Amino acid sequence: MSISIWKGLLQTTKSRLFVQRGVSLYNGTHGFEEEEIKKKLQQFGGGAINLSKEDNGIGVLTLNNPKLMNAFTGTMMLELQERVTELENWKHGKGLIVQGAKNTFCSGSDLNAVRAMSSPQDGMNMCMFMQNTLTRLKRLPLISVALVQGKALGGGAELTTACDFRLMTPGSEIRFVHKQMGLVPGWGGAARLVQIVGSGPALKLLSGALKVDPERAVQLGLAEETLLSSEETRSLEEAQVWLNQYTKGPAEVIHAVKKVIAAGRELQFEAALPAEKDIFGTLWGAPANLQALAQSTKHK
Ligand SMILES: CC[C@H](C(=O)O)C(=O)SCCNC(=O)CCNC(=O)[C@H](O)C(C)(C)COP(=O)(O)OP(=O)(O)OC[C@H]1O[C@@H](n2cnc3c(N)ncnc32)[C@H](O)[C@@H]1OP(=O)(O)O
Repeated sequence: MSISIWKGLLQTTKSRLFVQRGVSLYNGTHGFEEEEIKKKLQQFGGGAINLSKEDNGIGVLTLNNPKLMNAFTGTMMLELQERVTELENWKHGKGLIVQGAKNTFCSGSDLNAVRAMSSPQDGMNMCMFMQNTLTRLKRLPLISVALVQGKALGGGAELTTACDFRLMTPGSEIRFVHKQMGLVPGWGGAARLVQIVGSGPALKLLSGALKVDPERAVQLGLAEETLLSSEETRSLEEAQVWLNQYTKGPAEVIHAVKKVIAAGRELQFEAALPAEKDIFGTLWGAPANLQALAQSTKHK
C-alpha cells in the first residue's frame, strides 16, 4: 500500500478516534493503571462535584468544597470523571457552566492530598488521570463556560482552560501558581493556555505566576468579558444569559457545531476536513435541516 494511502488511513483513524466518547489518552503502555490511581484517589475524601441539568439544555457543574476554597480532593477528581461521563451521554445537553461553591472558583489540588501523594508515580498517575478527564471535558459536544468568581489557582486555573470560554466577576483572579510550587501545569493547562492566548503571553503567565484580573484576561483573550455582578447568584444568572445566546436551537446542531470547531482546533487540516465532512453528513437532510427548509428562507 502506498505511503499516501497509509497517511490517509491514519488521518481518518485519528479523526474518528478524536470524536469517540470517553477515549483515554493513556493506558498501561504509559504506565497508567486507572484502577490503581482510582483506589489511591479514593483515600482522599471531602467535597463533591455537583451537576444540575436544566430543561433548557444548560448544565451547571459546581466544585463544592468551600471549606478548602473548592480545592480538588481525590474523591472530587473521581466525581469529576463521573460527571463528565454523564455529560458525554446527555443527549439534550447544549451548554455547561462550571463554577465553584460560595462565590469562589477553585484553589487547585487539595494540598493535604498533594503532600500525601508526593511520590513521582503518584504524581504522574494523578496527572494522567486529570489530563484524561479535562481533555474529555474540553471535547464535550456542549458549549462550556468557566464562571470565575473569586480565585482560580493552580489546577483551578488549568480547569478554566478546559472550558470553551471564561467569564469573570469583578475582583476575581486566574493565577497559574505552579512555578511557585516548583511545578509546571500537568493537567494540560499549559498546552491549552498556549492555544488560547498564544505562546508569548502563556510563557509570561507561567514564568511570572502572574495574577490575571478580569480586565487583563479580556485583553489577553483568556476571558470573554467581566460580568457586572460579583454576587454569587446574580453572576450565575448573567453567565446563563450569556451562554443562552449560543445554545438556541436543536441539541444535535449545537453538538455538531462544537464538534467541527473541536476538529479544526485539534486535528491537522487534512484530517479536520474529513471529520467535518462526517459531522456535516449527520445533519444534511436530518429533521432540523428539513424543518428549516420548510420554513421561510429569510434569516432575522
Ligand atoms: C500547582 C499545581 C497543583 C496541581 O495542579 O495539582 C495544585 O493545584 S497545588 C494547589 C495550588 N493552590 C494553592 O497553592 C492555593 C493555596 N491557597 C491559597 O493561596 C489561599 O487559600 C487562597 C488565596 C485560595 C484563599 O486565601 P484566603 O486567605 O481567602 O483563605 P485561606 O487561605 O484562609 O483558606 C481558607 C481555608 O482553605 C484552605 N485551602 C485553601 N486552598 C487550599 C488548597 N489548595 N488545599 C488545601 N486547603 C486549602 C486553607 O488552608 C484554609 O483552611 P483552614 O483550615 O481554614 O486554615
